[in-house]
Amino acid sequence: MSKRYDLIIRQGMLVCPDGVKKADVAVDDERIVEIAEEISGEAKETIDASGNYVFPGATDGHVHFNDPGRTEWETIATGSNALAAGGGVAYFDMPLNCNPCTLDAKNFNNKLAVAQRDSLVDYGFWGGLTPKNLDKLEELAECGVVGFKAFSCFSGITEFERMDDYTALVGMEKLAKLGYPLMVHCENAEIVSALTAQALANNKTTVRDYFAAHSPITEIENVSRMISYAEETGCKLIIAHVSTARAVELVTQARNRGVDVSCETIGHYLILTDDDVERMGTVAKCSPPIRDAQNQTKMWGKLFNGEFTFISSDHSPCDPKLKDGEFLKVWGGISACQTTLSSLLTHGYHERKVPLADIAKLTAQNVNEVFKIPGKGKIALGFDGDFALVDLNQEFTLQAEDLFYKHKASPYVGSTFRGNIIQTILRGKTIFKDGKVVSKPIGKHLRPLV
Ligand SMILES: NC(=O)NC(NC(N)=O)C(=O)[O-]
Ligand SMILES: [Zn+2]
Ligand SMILES: [Zn+2]
Repeated sequence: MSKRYDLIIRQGMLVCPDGVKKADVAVDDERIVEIAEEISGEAKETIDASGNYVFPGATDGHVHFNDPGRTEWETIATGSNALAAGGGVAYFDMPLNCNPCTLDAKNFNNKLAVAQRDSLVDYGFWGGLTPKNLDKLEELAECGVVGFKAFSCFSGITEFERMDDYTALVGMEKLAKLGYPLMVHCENAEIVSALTAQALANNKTTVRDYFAAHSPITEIENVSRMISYAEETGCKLIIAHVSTARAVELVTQARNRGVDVSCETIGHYLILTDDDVERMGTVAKCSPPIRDAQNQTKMWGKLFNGEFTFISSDHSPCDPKLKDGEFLKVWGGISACQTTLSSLLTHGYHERKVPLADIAKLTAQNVNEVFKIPGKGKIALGFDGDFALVDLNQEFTLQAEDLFYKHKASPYVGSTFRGNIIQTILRGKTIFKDGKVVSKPIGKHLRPLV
């Protein structure tokens, strides 16, 4: 008797770690159980994917859904819906800008309760590291955080204090012992705050003034210093949203001499330039800022060299009122968690011939491997049945009303993409199809195997 599976996706172009192949894939009890040119068994549900590509569902390693506490900016419900619309099946939520921040077990559990109720897709949580919670790292580790996040400079949120040098050194010593990675937002606090104060005092608040206050050296200097602490302590270090090719070079050199350091970049550093930001205005303000076209070209070179470990969205929305004003003064953060995969297909695959298997690694596999999340991130036997079905040649122009974010604002509204996500499947269940969320929240908590 032939087998009866929960789901078979037939004749799609599967984007597997070793390349793209036309095959059937079967899911039973949430996991991938068979991959073959033609699967003979039957299934409760069959999807004909002929003509389409089947990617592993994406995991976004860096989002700010701001829930609980700043739900007027975004929520776990709206953020996770947006993620699914972009082919996402999981995210790791930052310890800020929720309120209270995730700095101890109590507030971890508060957030967990919201996600258990509201998250469409699977979720992991970052814990924070600040001068105030060096004694809470162990309890956060026990809660199941994926890693710890710290800011070298002002975080934008007064409750989430910046990590001074003492906290960096002692924090990394502690995390090395616990076996957890530290991700750092690297910008030199003294230079950025002095230049910002000076600019404000002189009423210089334009986009170019903002760029000048956050110049490339502020990132490069701080990356190099964080690497020194990691080298000294043996702590696993991940540089957050690296924006300059020179900082990436420092990471690669350190890794080559044996330091456990890697870096994440964000779609917008590969896709937008400083001139775009000037044209678009505050909707495209983030920190570190988006750099010039020359740097961007080098960043693509770094991607081709395999120097980025994973690509996230750094989805950091806010109430639109906080984007209204002089560039230097408004909230820094870009809404982007719905468009990462389509952006990389458009600007990576179609424009620059980045192999699809590399895009799958950067958006799904590597991030789960770095954080030791078992059974997620690739199309392989035993892994979760997580897929993004993509019409690779379908073009669409993003409209504000297509966005599932709480606030329909993003620098990508009006942009034309090539590569449309037509269906997203989480552990064998369709959660998004043809422009609509089609499931209630079914996300579950992802804990690392540390
Ligand atoms: N408080 C934030 O959300 N900050 C974020 N803001 C950005 N990237 O502009 C970040 O990740 O640094
Ligand atoms: Zn940051
Ligand atoms: Zn962020």
